[in-house]
Amino acid sequence: MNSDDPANSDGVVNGVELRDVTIGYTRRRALRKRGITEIATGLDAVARPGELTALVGPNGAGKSTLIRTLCGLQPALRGQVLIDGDDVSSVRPADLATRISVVLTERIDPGLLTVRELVALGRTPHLSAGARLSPEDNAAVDWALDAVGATDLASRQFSELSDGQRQRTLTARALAQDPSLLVLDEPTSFLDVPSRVELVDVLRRLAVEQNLAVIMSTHELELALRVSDRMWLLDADRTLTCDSPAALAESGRIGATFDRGRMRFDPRTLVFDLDSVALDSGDSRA
Ligand SMILES: Nc1ncnc2c1ncn2[C@@H]1O[C@H](COP(=O)(O)OP(=O)(O)OP(=O)(O)O)[C@@H](O)[C@H]1O
Repeated sequence: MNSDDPANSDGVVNGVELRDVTIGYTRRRALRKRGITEIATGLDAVARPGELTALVGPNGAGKSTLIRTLCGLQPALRGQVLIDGDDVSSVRPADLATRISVVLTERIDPGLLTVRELVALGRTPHLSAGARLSPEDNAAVDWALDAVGATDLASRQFSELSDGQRQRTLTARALAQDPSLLVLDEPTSFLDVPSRVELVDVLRRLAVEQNLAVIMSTHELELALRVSDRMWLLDADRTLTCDSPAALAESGRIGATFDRGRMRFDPRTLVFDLDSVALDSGDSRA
């Protein structure tokens, strides 16, 4: 963890804090025995309000498992996930829904709902039973649609949208929820290159303007290195390193995790390139 991570006078870190967390799965087996699969242990990290934090790592490292754990969708096997100092496991689900918005990769089928109606569902945690949307709720929906550039989609049926338009809509729904933490699992995966850059730019701007903690997992490593304020690198050994993109790049951890064959990460340019020395000499380091 960075030494500059602030805590208030009570020692509470605003945003998300992982304290010695173990993530993994518990499966019921015959004769009441439980099978426990630990994916990663001893995870420590923070994600602050006002910052975009990018969670990166190779396939199968455990990013989605970590995302689900920090949102309270599955329990940590050990340790604590704290949101503004509160342990996620002890917050009532209804309260958690007003504090954390999640956009997962699973496809959803909302039937005949329009984009606006789907985004309006983001207000549900703030409504009392049976209550209708207030003018403030409608304003929050309008704002969320506008924030992701989806106002012109409002009356379209969600099921008729392209993948990229769906991604924008689901992000708007998460924003309409008015959380203090926004978590997105691979939000750029269906988008073309300009849309990826645009969405990540929107997320970064929202983090600052709304003082939101935004955490997104992504395989867009070069983009994440350029635009994120902080990175969580979960490597193939399931070690989590939390630091600034520049510090991670300079430390060699990015290269150590992602270099393959002749593809080498260049910490000066923050891009992957073919290793010219290896090419010239015919060296085929793998
Ligand atoms: N329900 C489950 N029960 C047991 N193990 C699981 C379960 N879901 C995932 N895993 C395992 O957990 C490990 C991490 O998977 P996870 O999906 O979190 O990785 P990831 O970093 O998100 O991968 P990718 O980049 O490929 O999406 C993998 O070995 C996977 O097989």
